Amino acid sequence: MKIPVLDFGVYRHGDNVPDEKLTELSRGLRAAFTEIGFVYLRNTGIGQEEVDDIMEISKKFFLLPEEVKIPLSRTSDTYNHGWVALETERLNPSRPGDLKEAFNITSLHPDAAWPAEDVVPGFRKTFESFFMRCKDLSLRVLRVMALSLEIDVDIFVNSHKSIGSSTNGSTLRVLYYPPVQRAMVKGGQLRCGEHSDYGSISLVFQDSKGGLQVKSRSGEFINAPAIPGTVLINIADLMQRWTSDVFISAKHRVLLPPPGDSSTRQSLVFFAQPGDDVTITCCDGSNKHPPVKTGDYLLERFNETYQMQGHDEESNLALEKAGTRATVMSNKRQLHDGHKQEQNSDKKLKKGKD
Ligand SMILES: O=C(O)CCC(=O)C(=O)O
Ligand SMILES: [Fe+2]
Repeated sequence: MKIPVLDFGVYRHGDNVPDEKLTELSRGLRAAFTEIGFVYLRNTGIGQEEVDDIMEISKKFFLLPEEVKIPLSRTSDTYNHGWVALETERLNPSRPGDLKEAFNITSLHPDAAWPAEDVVPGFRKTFESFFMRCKDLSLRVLRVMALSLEIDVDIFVNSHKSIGSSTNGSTLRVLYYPPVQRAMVKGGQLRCGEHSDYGSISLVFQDSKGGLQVKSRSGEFINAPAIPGTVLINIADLMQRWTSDVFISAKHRVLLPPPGDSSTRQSLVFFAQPGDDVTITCCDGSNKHPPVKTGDYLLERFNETYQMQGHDEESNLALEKAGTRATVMSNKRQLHDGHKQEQNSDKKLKKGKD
């Protein structure tokens, strides 16, 4: 099984593309999202040079000394915005901390801290503008997705219009995976533990090395290489729920490089989410999952993550093997909403969702 590559060119320009022109695209999208949960789109309007530029600027940031990055650290009261140090997050809580660093941009709130302009020239401007480019593409993809399900074509779009405001948790995250020193690697440690994403859809951009792997329905991991000029898009957990499990939120991971390979890796992910006050009801009218307010759903996910902390490694792994929802949920909360990192207190967690 391979992840399909679709041409998004028909919807590259302008918002007023008639639905009938999107039929072929919507069929392709539906097949991809029901069969594997991932798709590559080419001709989205986001060019490879744009992605290369942003990777270059972000690398300058990641290579700064820690004392410059520490004051920019993400805290639970800053809209999940900021720097996340190496091994701080565990996308799969049954594993040691992921061997990656990240910088999150959760909203374009004026109080959010950014690297100083003279330290990393162009960082803020480039990221703010890329955030909006990702919002724009997400809204288009969401429209085609609704079309493919033959439901109200604006249902997803209207729920995501607040992206970029403080009432919406959508996040642009840039990731840096430093060279791996095998002697230092802990048992079971990965660059990015297997997990499913939390929100609606995620837009993934990898550097030329690729490295992402996606779990197929049959349970095997398949490679999702970098394909220049494309955007890799995947369904996340809330969208799976919204679509009554028609669209699949597939697990994915990044393994360690082979021994002796001391290369770095970079990626960018835009996690699109509905506004916090949006109530998600199964879009087919069924009761497969009860209606839930996005903000409450986030909190519930957080609480489950918190409870999971009480489990020892062995029982957590057993639950993971059994494929329990709680474990999947805990993975998600921990990484993408950042409402909990290991060291967070209960109090911090409770006020984590703004
Ligand atoms: O680094 C990547 O390619 C993927 C990262 C990822 O899946 C995530 O942050 O959710
Ligand atoms: Fe992910």
